[in-house]
This record gives sequence, structure tokens and C-alpha cells, in this order.
Amino acid sequence: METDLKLESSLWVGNKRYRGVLTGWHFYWTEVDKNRDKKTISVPVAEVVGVEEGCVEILPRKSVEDTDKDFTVFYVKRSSSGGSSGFLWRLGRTQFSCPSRVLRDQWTKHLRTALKTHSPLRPKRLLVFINPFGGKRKGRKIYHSVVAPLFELAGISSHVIVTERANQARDHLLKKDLTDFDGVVCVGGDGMFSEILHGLIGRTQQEAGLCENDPAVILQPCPLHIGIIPAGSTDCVCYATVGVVDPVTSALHIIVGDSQPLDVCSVHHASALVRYSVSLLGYGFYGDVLAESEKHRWMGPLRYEYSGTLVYLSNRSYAGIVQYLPADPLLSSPRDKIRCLSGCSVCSRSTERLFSHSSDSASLYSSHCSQFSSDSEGEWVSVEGRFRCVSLTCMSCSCPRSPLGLSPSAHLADGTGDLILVWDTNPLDFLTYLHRQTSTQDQFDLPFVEVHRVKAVRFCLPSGKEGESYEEIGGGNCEISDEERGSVETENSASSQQNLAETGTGQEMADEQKTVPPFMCCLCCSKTPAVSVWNCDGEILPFTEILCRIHGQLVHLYARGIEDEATIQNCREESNNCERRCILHNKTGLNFGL
Ligand SMILES: Nc1ncnc2c1ncn2[C@@H]1O[C@H](COP(=O)(O)OP(=O)(O)OP(=O)(O)O)[C@@H](O)[C@H]1O
Repeated sequence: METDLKLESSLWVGNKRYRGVLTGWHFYWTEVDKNRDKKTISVPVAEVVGVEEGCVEILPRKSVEDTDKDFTVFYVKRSSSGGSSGFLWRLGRTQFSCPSRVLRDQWTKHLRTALKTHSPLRPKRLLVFINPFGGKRKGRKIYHSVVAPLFELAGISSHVIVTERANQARDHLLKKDLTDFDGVVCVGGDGMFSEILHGLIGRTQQEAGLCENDPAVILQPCPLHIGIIPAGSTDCVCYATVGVVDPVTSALHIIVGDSQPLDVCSVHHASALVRYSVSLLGYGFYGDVLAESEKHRWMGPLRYEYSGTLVYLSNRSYAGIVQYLPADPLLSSPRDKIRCLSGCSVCSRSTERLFSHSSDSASLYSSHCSQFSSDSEGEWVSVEGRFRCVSLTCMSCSCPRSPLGLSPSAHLADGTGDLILVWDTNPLDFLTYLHRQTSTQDQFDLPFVEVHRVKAVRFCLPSGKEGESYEEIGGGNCEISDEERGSVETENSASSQQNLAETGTGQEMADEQKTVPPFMCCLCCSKTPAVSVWNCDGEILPFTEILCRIHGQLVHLYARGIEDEATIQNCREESNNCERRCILHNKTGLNFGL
């Protein structure tokens, strides 16, 4: 089939003549002028955005001049992103002229067929949610002026919903008909992404008849891909999975149908699902900073710096018992200095392992819930003491401020998380730890820091402290009401998404937290709080004692991980190898299992 697609002819770009070749996997054109160095431009077919007859411009506005021997090819062009880790993707455009109309039609037909053959995951129909209030409130403008024209060029139709309230996207995904959609696009920040994540995971489990409340359940991976168009004040998930925060780059990843699996951590309390997390679950310092920052929302993004300083100066540590189930140390380690980049081999090897479920793996979590017994998946390890912070990350959590992230060698899709324990230490040591997160120095090479690659974690308070919670911290009215506790503890059989609605997520949760009085009374406050709160991807959890389980590759994003020069080169070689194998297969009639 691929050999049938081969097409070769003279093509003109402006007044220069080129030899154009389509091999099925690549489209390239080489200047035919013997007096010069022959220059070849090669575009993988998988990165062709669209092919149009005539001379076509799409930005700032679509215009078509229908010259019957011309065609225009749009494709992905990379440019350096300056400070960020990945590449910016831009729309490349080249207009070709053919010797005849017949040849022009052959080129457009062959290119379109090649696109279908080599990019099977390209979406045709998308459900788009825009949070008009996210970030600088530019979600609508970003979508309509930048993203929609690209979708139109790529022949993608979209159903757009501009949200009118928090949790509207989640509720829509839980209840409405989603047939005909290939994916869901989130135009907003991490909070909006979280809504979509909860909606899609919940919907998938509902349809599979699985109970999300049960930490023992092996959840069903979501069939719909998620695309993130960054338009929030925090866009960490986008940064960690694409390498840049840029709407055009993200739109192009959606169009070419990239697929990046992502691990998800389910957080449970008293046998009920509390939330899902994909980035940081942090107790102690990171929980306190979030709780403090909620009081200073008026400061905008500066509130995190202000609150961080305040919390650091308050010099807190918290008692706790952390139990964790280590991942197989032979597969990878959080200190092996292997970064999870596009085409990550650790994640690829995990795919097979993760989806060959053994029926008894579920029993692990059931037994853990009751009495932490060991079984075939390994032994639980327990540590107790005072911690500056306890963090569980399912990804590196890299961001512009911390380019390597909280756990530089964490993987997006290997079915594990990294548990970072920072034991109580003096303020200077803790500052060293925090500072190392912004540099390339090893933040785990400190005597008071431990890191473990894990499959599950449980956190509880030492005996005597279990009863203490928010209300003991600042006094007054900061408690989670009995009704809210009850709703989680007693409604185990009900849908957990219902519980989420009752305990409050997103804006509801944020509103709830606004009524929370000072987490820190003041710096001179003599009463040190006994417990902190959990920061779960930027939301405060209403419970301290939790059980977390990592679900490998539960969702897929329209992304491909962070690209660097080496990963792009590897990708090209892999595509060339595929092409060679296919040609050989077609010539010999042999099936190499492709
Ligand atoms: N129409 C709406 N009105 C109010 N809140 C909304 C609306 N649509 C979505 N939300 C909620 O707004 C919250 C924040 O959204 P988003 O992540 O897009 O923006 P952000 O500026 O990055 O947020 P943050 O305030 O957390 O920094 C989400 O939790 C989402 O549930």
C-alpha cells in the first residue's frame, strides 16, 4: 500500500524548481539547481496539518485563490522556545505549482490518503470546553482567533461550550451523549483540566460498571483523548506534557493526533474517592502555601510567592505516618537521572506490563485498606516522624520556575509515582532543598530528604492526633462540616462523582476555602498547628488521612511529551525504519508483525 502511494514529480515553489517526492511516510522536496547545494526540506506525513487546492492563506484570515495548478501544504515547523524545555510548534506553509492540473490533483489526493494512513488518531470531531474566567480571561479569544482556524484547516469539526459555572464541564461529561466525539478539549488552566479529568474518568467507570470509591478497583482507561489549550494562571499539566505553554503548539498536537498516556492517582478517604490527581499531592509546606494563598487571591499569581515566604518563615513541621508500596526498583528509580521525554522508553516498556492485569492485583489494595498486609505485589513500608513536607508526584512537575521539577526523573506513564519525604530540619537546610528545585542541583542529595518510587501511599496521623484537624489549626469556623464528612463516609455505594459534588470541587471548593479563616494566625502565633492540609493539584482536600493509588495510563492526552533534539532525531529514525520495514514487507509479501 505504501509503495502505491509513492509519487514523484517536478514542483515549483515561486520560481525555483524542486523534485517533490512522497514516500507515504515523508514528503520532501529538493531544489533542482546544479549550481547550488541541493537543499531538501522533509516533512513527516504525520506532521502535515492540511493540504488545500490553490493558493491558500489561513492566518490572519482564510483566503483562497483558486489557481488550478497550485496546491498549498500546511505542516508543523519547530522553533526554539527560549526559556522552556520543549519546542514551539508553528504552522509552516508552502505553496507548490505543478506542470498540470492532473498532476496537482494527484498530489493532493496522495497526500490526503497518506495522512489518513499514517495518522490514524487524528480527531475528526471534538467537544471543546472554554472557561471564560480562567487565567487572564482570554480563553474565548485564544480559541476563536488561534485554535479554531487551525481546526478548520485540518477538517476538524468542534462543538464548543463556554462554561457558565464551575463543574459544568464535568457534569456534561458525566451525563451527556458523547458518541461521535474523538476527544475533549479544555481551554483553561489546571483547574479546568481537573474538571474534565474527573468527568471523563467518572463517565468511563460508570459505563464499565466500576465503583470509583473502591481503591481496589482496576479502573478502565478513558477512550476519549484530552487536549489542553493553555489559558489559565497555572498550566502545569500542559507544560509537563508538551514542554511549553503555547496555544498554537497545543492545537497542532491535537490536530496531528498525538497520544501521550498519563498516570492518574486516585485519593481515597474512608473507602470513598476524594479526588484524582495527576501532578502534585503535597502535605505540609505545599498544603500550607495553598491554604495561605487562598486568603490572598486578590494578589493574583504573586500570592504564591508571598504565601511561600510566609509559610517558610513560620518554620513548620508535622507529625505523620507514611506507608508506601514500593515499585519494582529494577524497572526504574527516581534517582536514575533518566528524564521522561517524548518517546520515553521507561513508559513504553510499562504499557505492556500495566495492561497485563493479574486478577489478584486488586486484592493488594483491599488488604491494604484493612490491615496493610503484604502480598504478591510486595511489602508495604512504614515510616513515622515529623516532616517538613510529604509529596507524591505522578510527573516531574516541571514548570518555568522549576525547569526540572519536583522529581526530575518521574515518568508520565509508567504506573508509578514518586514519594518525596522531607524530614524536619533547620530552616537553612529546608531553604537549600527549596532552592535546589529551581536549579539543576540534585535536590535528593540531602540527608533529610528521601525519595521512593511507589505504587500506593497511605498517610495517617500518629495516635492521639487523629481527631485534630482544620478546626484545631486556626480555631473558629474553618472546619469541614459533619455533613460533608458524612456524605463521604456513608455513601460508599453512591457514585463517587456525586460525593465529589457534595464535598465540593473546583470553584465550589475554592469558595468554600475562601470562608476558611487564617490557616496561619500570624508569624508570631505561639500555637503551632498539629496538622497541615493536602494540596491536591491546587485544590485543598477536606481530609488529612488518605490512601492514594496510582492508576497507570488511565487517560491519554493529545501530546507527545517533552521533545529535545535527540528525541526528534530518534523519532525520525524510527519513522524511517518503519518505512523501510513496510517497503520490505510489501516487496516480499512477508508479514513482520507490523
Ligand atoms: N464559567 C465558570 N465560572 C466560574 N468558575 C468556572 C467556570 N468554568 C470553570 N470554572 C472553574 O474555574 C476554576 C479555575 O479554572 P482554570 O483552571 O481554567 O483557571 P486558572 O486561572 O488557572 O485557575 P486558578 O484560579 O486555580 O489559578 C476551575 O476549577 C473550574 O472548575
